[in-house]
Amino acid sequence: MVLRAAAARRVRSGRRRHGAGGAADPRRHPAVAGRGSGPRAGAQGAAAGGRGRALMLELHDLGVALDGRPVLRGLTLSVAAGERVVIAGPSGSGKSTLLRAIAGLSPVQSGEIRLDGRPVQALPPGQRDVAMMFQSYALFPHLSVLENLCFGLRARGMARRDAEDRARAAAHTLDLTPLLARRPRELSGGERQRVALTRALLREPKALLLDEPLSSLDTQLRVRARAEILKAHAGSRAAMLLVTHDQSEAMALADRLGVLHEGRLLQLAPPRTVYAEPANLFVARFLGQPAMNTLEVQLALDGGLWWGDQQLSRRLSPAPAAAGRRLVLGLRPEHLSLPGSRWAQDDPQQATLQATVEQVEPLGEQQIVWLQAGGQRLAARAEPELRVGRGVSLPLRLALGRASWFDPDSGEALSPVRHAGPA
Ligand SMILES: Nc1ncnc2c1ncn2[C@@H]1O[C@H](COP(=O)(O)OP(=O)(O)OP(=O)(O)O)[C@@H](O)[C@H]1O
Repeated sequence: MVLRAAAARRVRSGRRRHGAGGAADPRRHPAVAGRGSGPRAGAQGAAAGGRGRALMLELHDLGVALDGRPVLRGLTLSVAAGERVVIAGPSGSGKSTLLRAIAGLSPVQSGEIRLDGRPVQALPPGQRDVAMMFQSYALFPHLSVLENLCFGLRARGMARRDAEDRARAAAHTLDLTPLLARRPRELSGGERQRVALTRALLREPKALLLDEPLSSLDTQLRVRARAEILKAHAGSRAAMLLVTHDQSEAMALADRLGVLHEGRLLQLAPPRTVYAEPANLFVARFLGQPAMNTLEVQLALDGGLWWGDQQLSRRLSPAPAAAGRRLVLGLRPEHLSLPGSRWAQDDPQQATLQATVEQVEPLGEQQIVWLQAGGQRLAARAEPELRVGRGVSLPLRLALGRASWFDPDSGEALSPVRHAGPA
């Protein structure tokens, strides 16, 4: 209990914490918990999204160690029927291990895994009713697409005719009909992905586990393949848990997005919430390209905000913390704006900082402008038409009202402190 409380404190969930364990009926999603109901909504123990939907997959305080080294630590999360939860994290954070543990392929040292309300830890992989799709897709090379699709159904005892009917119907939905007679080697990477996904869903699993499903596809195809995943999963009751290190994939596919770091789930909330209200500096820097700008600032006793010897604001309202303390100010590149930019944020707490343009990256639909200020590199986003000259010194506007604030020692996000009096 003590350990769990400590873990819950570490994974900040904002003003409102969602605890799966607190629900009167653990099979049901608490009425209000879920999508974006609070800042940094839901971290550890976050209940599934999808109001009122049955919880299909529940992990409680899961601990996995490999070769005596902890890989997953006290991981708690639940996924509702039909919900898509994406877990993003850097290489080695434990993403594949998480899926393998659920599928029964990695030993679990502590905690509990439930599928459709039933503990499954004692069951061998084949009896868990989960479908796992690997990076390699693992199609049988000597079987046709149709035979690959039928394989799982036949293995469960379905008659050939019925299995083929089911497979053909699913193939039709995902535009695979012209490919049914081909072997996997005669398919493109995208087609293989669709076959593997269709095969996984045909078994009507309780949980669909996808490990970096798009990693072998080129950039163009990835965008299309994302849509295919959404289409394939739409209407299915399977709880989908997808892991990736690709953040745009994570943002695009998730009903809720979790960030895993060193085996701990740092935050779990709708993607927009995780991006706009990161629970800590790790999440803030992990999501977003370029990453969030972070400045070490001081909140003076008179309420003024200082960065080194530059005063950014006379008084912030609400104050992000008690006066007199050091803070980390986090601003996304879109919250820094250049003179003349139409993309400037309309923010009543605008601050100005003199900065020098170091580099401009034209990306077509936008440009990223890298600047130097006070010995630090900052990134700003601007519309492609804005003329920005290298080496130019300019007043950079900071939308402080959109800022995130962090404790410089713990890295945890701070909730704003409201002033008692007028601002
Ligand atoms: N069979 C194993 N024995 C010992 N350690 C392992 C084993 N498999 C993985 N690990 C270690 O566990 C940690 C998590 O690995 P995992 O593959 O789950 O990470 P990941 O987030 O999926 O990484 P990637 O994005 O690179 O695939 C890593 O430090 C890895 O070296």
